[in-house]
Amino acid sequence: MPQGSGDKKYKRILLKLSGEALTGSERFGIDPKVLDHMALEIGQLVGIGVQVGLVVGGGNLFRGAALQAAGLDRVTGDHMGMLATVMNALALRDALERSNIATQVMSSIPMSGVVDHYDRRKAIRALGNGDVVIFSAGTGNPFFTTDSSACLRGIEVEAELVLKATKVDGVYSADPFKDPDAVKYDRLSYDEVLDKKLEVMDLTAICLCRDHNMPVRVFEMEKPGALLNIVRGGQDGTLIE
Ligand SMILES: Nc1ncnc2c1ncn2[C@@H]1O[C@H](COP(=O)(O)OP(=O)(O)OP(=O)(O)O)[C@@H](O)[C@H]1O
Ligand SMILES: O=c1ccn([C@@H]2O[C@H](COP(=O)(O)O)[C@@H](O)[C@H]2O)c(=O)[nH]1
Repeated sequence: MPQGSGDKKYKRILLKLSGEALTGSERFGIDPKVLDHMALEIGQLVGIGVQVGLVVGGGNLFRGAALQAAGLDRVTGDHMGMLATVMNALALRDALERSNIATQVMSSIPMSGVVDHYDRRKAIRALGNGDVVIFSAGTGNPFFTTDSSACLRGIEVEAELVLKATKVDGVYSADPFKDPDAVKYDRLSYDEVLDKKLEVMDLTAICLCRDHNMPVRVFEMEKPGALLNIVRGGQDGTLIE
């Protein structure tokens, strides 16, 4: 693959990976094949000089809302969800480093001896040096999701685009898994997503991006080459701006 700056549209991106997607063909937890696939796709970006910040969800392990529905205290459940994202971040770092991609994990919740505490200036420096930086433990606060932490960190580190990798190939008029007649959008404004209450991404995250002019592209992670195509200016998925 050609190296250099001429073949990419974005210099720095924030990629949000679905935690649920990590389960792959396993019944619970993390499928190593999915991790390896993600590492391969991310490695292609690093290979053309794109600076990559990552946020991975925790839906394969714990979600606060689901734990609350099962009887746990909501804040305790959200803490468990945030810790789940740290476990996923460690697994992802392992896969990236096995592919010789220098990677740092930062956590919004201090976890001395396990991962570094989040520090914006250190993160920007590491990205500038070409390291992949995984931002874990969400925002550090309950009642949020990793969609919001991805947009927050993306804005903080001055990424040019937030990419939400998911199981569907874009934003539809309704959840395509539930409504076979759902129609895909190529482009949407933030206000259209909010007004139509399109649930592909949490609405707090969309508001944050709207207020800070951060474009978001929703695309299908399993589609080979889609990620690389997007950073080169391709139109896969749906652009929200
Ligand atoms: N209007 C819509 N367009 C597309 N997908 C939608 C829509 N409404 C709901 N969805 C659903 O949202 C899902 C995307 O959420 P996804 O599981 O990727 O994110 P998440 O819940 O943030 O991730 P995690 O697994 O990390 O918690 C899609 O798989 C799809 O089923
Ligand atoms: O800022 C945050 C981010 C996440 N959480 C909790 O973690 C889980 C897992 O994240 P997903 O985005 O759902 O994958 C989430 O459901 C919350 O319970 C949080 O509290 N604060």
